[in-house]
Parts: sequence; structure tokens; C-alpha cells
Amino acid sequence: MNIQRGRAISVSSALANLPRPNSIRRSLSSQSFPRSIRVVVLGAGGVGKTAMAVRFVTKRFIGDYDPNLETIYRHTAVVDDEVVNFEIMDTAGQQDEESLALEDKCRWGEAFIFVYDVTDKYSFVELDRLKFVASYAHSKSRLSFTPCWGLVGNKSDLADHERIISIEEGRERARDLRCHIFREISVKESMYEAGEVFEDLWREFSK
Ligand SMILES: Nc1nc2c(ncn2[C@@H]2O[C@H](COP(=O)(O)OP(=O)(O)OP(=O)(O)O)[C@@H](O)[C@H]2O)c(=O)[nH]1
Repeated sequence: MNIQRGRAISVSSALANLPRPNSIRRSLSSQSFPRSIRVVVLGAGGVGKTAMAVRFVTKRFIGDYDPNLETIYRHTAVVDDEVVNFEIMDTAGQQDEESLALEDKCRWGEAFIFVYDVTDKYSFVELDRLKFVASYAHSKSRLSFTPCWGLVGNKSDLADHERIISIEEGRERARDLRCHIFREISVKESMYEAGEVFEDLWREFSK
């Protein structure tokens, strides 16, 4: 895949360089300029995690991706007149993954986006487990801040004929999971909705 505007690095090299506790990292990142945010994108296989990250970074929708691709994208964007460095960890579908490995990835993050597919019940059910693992990883590392949580229902372009999860169910699940933001989007049809998710997450994070 050719990522034109963002820079991509491997997840393993990023995890190998976990240098200091997140609590320190967050306070440092909020003092340096431009400020930065580390976002982990989680969800069942095929929900559109890679498509969402790539849409934000390149504005392009690329039909198919290597399902095993795990990458950290670096992207600079202007949010409310402020330059922000986004680091986005795009994880591969986690259903077969040992939770220890997933925990490591969650420890890296300061904010999390859980993605489901509005036409796929399994991806909706899987959210509970992913939120549990992410919360557990965070609590175990005894960090002093509450991470930002976002919930995204993707593939709304298919909703007319194939929708299984209603927007009300999505909203309710966002409340249950204590997510700060909830959006239904179509990464495929909209050039901007994916980016708006990351921007909203930044607004929450920087409050
Ligand atoms: N109709 C529709 N298809 C989408 C949308 N977003 C992604 N897709 C498609 O869904 C499939 C899976 O997308 P990916 O981005 O690879 O999903 P993923 O969650 O990263 O999948 P894994 O890497 O297996 O975890 C691809 O065929 C995409 O083209 C969308 O908004 N609408």
C-alpha cells in the first residue's frame, strides 16, 4: 500500500520502544508542540479499521487491504486551528489474538476507537471483549488519566438493505461502554467522516 501523506511504521517496532509510562507520556505530549495523540483502532476483522485510518491519512478509499497488516500511521492534521500529530495504531482483526498481545498494544494508546460494522452482529458483540481488554490493560498500568474512548459504526452505506445494528443500539452501546464519542460513518462513501472521528477524539483528549 502506498501511503502518500502519512508515515507508516510497524507495530512491533513501536512496542519495542515503549519508553516510559503513559502517564508521563501524556503530560509530555501535552507540553510539546505540536501536541500529539496515540490512537489505537480496535475491532473485529473486516469492519474497516485499515480503511478508516488510511482514509484519514490519505483521503483515499482503497478497496482491499492485507488482513494481517498492522501499522502505525503518523499523520499531522489541523484541528480547530491547532496542529496535531496523530499516531494511529491499526491492529489486525483481534478475534484470534492472544489477549496478552492485545494488552501490549492497548498500553501504547492514549485514546481508543472501537469499530463495528453495522451489517455484522458479531462485530457488535465483540466490542464488549475489546473494551474489557483495553480497560484492563489501562488499569493494570496504573495510569493517572482516563483514556478517551470512541465508538464507530462503519459501512453505513450498506444500511438501507443490510443493516443489523440500529443507530439507537449503537448509541446505547456507546453509553454502556462509556465512550466519549459515537458516530456512524461510511469510510467508503465519505471522504471526511473518518477524519471527523479522529478530530472529535482529539477534542475530547485535549479538554
Ligand atoms: N461497503 C463498505 N465497505 C467498506 C467500508 N469500509 C471498509 N470496507 C470494506 O471492508 C473490507 C475490510 O476493510 P478493512 O479496512 O481491511 O477492515 P479491517 O477491519 O482493517 O480488517 P482486518 O485487517 O481483517 O482486521 C474491505 O473490503 C473494505 O473495502 C465502508 O464504509 N463501506
